[in-house]
Amino acid sequence: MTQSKVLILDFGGQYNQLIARRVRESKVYCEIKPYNISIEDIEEFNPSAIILSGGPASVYNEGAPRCSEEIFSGRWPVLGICYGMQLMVHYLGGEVKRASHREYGTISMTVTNHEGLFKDISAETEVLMSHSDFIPQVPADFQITAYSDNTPTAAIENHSKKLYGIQFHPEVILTVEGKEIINNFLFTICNLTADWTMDSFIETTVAQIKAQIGDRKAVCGLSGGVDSAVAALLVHKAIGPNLTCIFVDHGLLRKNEAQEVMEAFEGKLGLNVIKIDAQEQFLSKLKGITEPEEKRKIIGNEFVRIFEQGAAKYGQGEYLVQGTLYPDVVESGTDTATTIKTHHNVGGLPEDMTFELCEPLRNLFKDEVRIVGSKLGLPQHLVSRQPFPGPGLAIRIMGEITEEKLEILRDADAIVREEIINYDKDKKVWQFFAVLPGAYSVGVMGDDRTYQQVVAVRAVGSEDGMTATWSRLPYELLDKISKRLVNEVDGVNRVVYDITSKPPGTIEWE
Ligand SMILES: Nc1ncnc2c1ncn2[C@@H]1O[C@H](COP(=O)(O)OP(=O)(O)OP(=O)(O)O)[C@@H](O)[C@H]1O
Ligand SMILES: O=c1[nH]c(=O)c2[nH+]cn([C@@H]3O[C@H](COP(=O)(O)O)[C@@H](O)[C@H]3O)c2[nH]1
Ligand SMILES: NC(=O)CC[C@H](N)C(=O)O
Ligand SMILES: [Mg+2]
Repeated sequence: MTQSKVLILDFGGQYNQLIARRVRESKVYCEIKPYNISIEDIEEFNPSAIILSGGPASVYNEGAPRCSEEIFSGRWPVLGICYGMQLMVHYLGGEVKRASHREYGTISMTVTNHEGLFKDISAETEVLMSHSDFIPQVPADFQITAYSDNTPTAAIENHSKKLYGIQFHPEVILTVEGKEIINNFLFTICNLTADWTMDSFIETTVAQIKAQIGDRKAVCGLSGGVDSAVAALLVHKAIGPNLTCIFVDHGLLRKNEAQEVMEAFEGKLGLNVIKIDAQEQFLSKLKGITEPEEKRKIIGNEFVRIFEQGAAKYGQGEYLVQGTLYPDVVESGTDTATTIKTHHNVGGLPEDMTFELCEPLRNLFKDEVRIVGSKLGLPQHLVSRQPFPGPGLAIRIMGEITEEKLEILRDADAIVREEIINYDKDKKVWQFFAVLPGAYSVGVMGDDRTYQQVVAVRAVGSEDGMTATWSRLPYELLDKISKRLVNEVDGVNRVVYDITSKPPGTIEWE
């Protein structure tokens, strides 16, 4: 039986990741591809259904993103969301125009047809609208199935060709029955099977790795984080002792981290793990470098050079296994998404690298990886370990990296983490750490003037790192952290708390 697969075409909407998450939560596999994917590539992907995302453009403008018109021929069931619906209307002979009022926020929508997309949906249902264009004229053979005060065509369909369009965003939780509407598309309309489970992922992935690597050898970059640990376990399941894991101490790790990682992994879980000390190599390459993207690229480069040395010494690995996740790929920039930051393991790889990559988690979100980790027997404290970026403290020190700044940051970070771990017993805070913004301030300590570094405390809540909200930590906790930082860390005389969410900020400062 072939697996149900949904293709999501990306027109640049803010919530595209959420569309994919919702579909996968319903246990249907999906991938996001750029809007201009060719029909041949679509045929190769062989989707059971296609979803068109929203996007900032207007279809009637020159240069607006367009997909192949063949998508609307009836060969595949299609759900167009916002821009996606407007494009469908534009292609099939309807009309799209700028509305006199922009509509952004939740509204009450009236459903007029309760078959198909709106099966068992309330007659009046709350949905999120985010648009300034509307559809005064639907194409021939289309019916309007929902409307609101402001939007006469909130949903349309051509039932016989299985073409559906909705103006609202079903993927956000603000659309109260959004999940049910997506499920109606997947299961009532497209008859898909809910066959995407982490058990099936493990089974098919291990088989794919066996086919890819065969009896050749591989090295895995093991960081101690959940992603690379899970990648290593999957590859180990497939090729056994032909896998060597390399943990690199690049001098940018947190306090005691190298020791803790080796204690957790050396001789455990059946993995063969070695540590390579490369502090000097990294720090000398980073000397004098202040630009964040430059730092990231240098680090990505050095990682690979170390893996090559390790492979030569310990097993001539032809493959490099990395714990790359879907968000790493998307945030590093794709055809449709701009580069926010080059993740060292994606855009930061050197061009002359000879390894072939094996990245079994490349299409997964973090929470999916954690489920896979639990199923593979990874201990719970490693499954729930908070993310730590591969470039380490280098991207938490603004400006040039020096031994002195690293030492200050390690001590500060250890205090921030200790205090928040003690307070946050039920693990509501997703990630927390200290940052050295590179600012100096004047203070008074013991009646003397000081001129020292500022430490910023960062703590956020998140599901998958794609969006994040700054954590509302209690004042008492912030007060305790501030006092400890200034009293216990030499060279620090001021503490600030970062109250920026993502977007518009990012979690890390660089
Ligand atoms: N110190 C390191 N030594 C070896 N490989 C590393 C190191 N740091 C990062 N990597 C490699 O880069 C990949 C990406 O790093 P990233 O931090 O995203 O993942 P992770 O460390 O496995 O998990 P987490 O995101 O939870 O920290 C890792 O999966 C791993 O393959
Ligand atoms: O392995 C990594 N290599 C990187 O280059 C990198 N940059 C950010 N991060 C982690 O990703 C999540 C989102 O971070 P940002 O909001 O800063 O983009 C957060 O959890 C960050 O810690 C990285 N992880
Ligand atoms: N969110 C969207 O997809 C917006 C689509 C289109 N640009 C509009 O404003 O109507
Ligand atoms: Mg990490």
